[in-house]
Amino acid sequence: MKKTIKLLNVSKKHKLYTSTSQKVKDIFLSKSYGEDFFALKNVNFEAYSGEVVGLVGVNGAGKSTLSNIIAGILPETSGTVDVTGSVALIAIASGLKGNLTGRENIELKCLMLGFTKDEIKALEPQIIEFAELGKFIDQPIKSYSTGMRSRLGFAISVSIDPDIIIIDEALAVGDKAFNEKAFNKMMEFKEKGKTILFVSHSIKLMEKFADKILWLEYGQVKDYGLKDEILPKYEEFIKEYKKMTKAEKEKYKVEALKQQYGSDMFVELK
Ligand SMILES: Nc1ncnc2c1ncn2[C@@H]1O[C@H](COP(=O)(O)OP(=O)(O)OP(=O)(O)O)[C@@H](O)[C@H]1O
Repeated sequence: MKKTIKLLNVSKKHKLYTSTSQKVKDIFLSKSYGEDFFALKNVNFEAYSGEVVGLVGVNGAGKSTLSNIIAGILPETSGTVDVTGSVALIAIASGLKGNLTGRENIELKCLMLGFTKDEIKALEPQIIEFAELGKFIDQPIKSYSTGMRSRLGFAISVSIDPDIIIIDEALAVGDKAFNEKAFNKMMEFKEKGKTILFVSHSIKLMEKFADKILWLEYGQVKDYGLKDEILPKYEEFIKEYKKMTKAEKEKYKVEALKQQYGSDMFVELK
């Protein structure tokens, strides 16, 4: 199997500001204002062709940040991101323009990906058919439901035949029949040796779909390995986590962040 994704010590740092003036000062003055916040900290991760990797973790774990970095949408702050092949990211809000029709969005997205007008004309019917949008394809997509947008985004992404496909919760909004069709398509991709990253809060979907599980916790890799080894541990954790009160969850987060930053650093940041 060919290695398609290799991340070495990848971090993503954001600045957290308590006011707009702090942000303005940070831009114009050399002194640094605001606090550093790591959405990802020293993440190491590899994936191979033909693998479906499920990305799990509670809200704020860094799943979308990691997906966007692998897709090349978000730059990493430090570390090395090595991605071999073309990547398609399917997320609920991914890059479709509300004022344009479904058809125009297909054309725009394909043009941006470097397809010629003739290639787009040839792809268009299969995208429209897969998205099941019928006559709505010539309506502005701001009139679409979330499910319709998600179907269109999914149909475009699979039709361009990427080497790596990242699905970020996009299948959580479709109807059952479409989801089934989407899963079959994903399985077809897996057979063809593509790499699939799959972000979801659903244990059931992970059970059905993933080969491996990457468990993120507040920006760091908590565990990574074969589904049968990692998923039961994650399921156990989530059961307990869901029982926690808001205060207990906050305490859990602080402990995790303390480990991430080191206790001294964490006190200073607070
Ligand atoms: N632009 C930003 N500025 C500051 N913090 C950010 C920014 N983008 C993300 N974050 C923070 O980074 C952390 C990771 O966010 P991310 O969206 O990657 O998590 P997630 O695991 O995808 O969460 P969810 O399951 O809720 O979608 C969160 O604490 C989030 O608030």
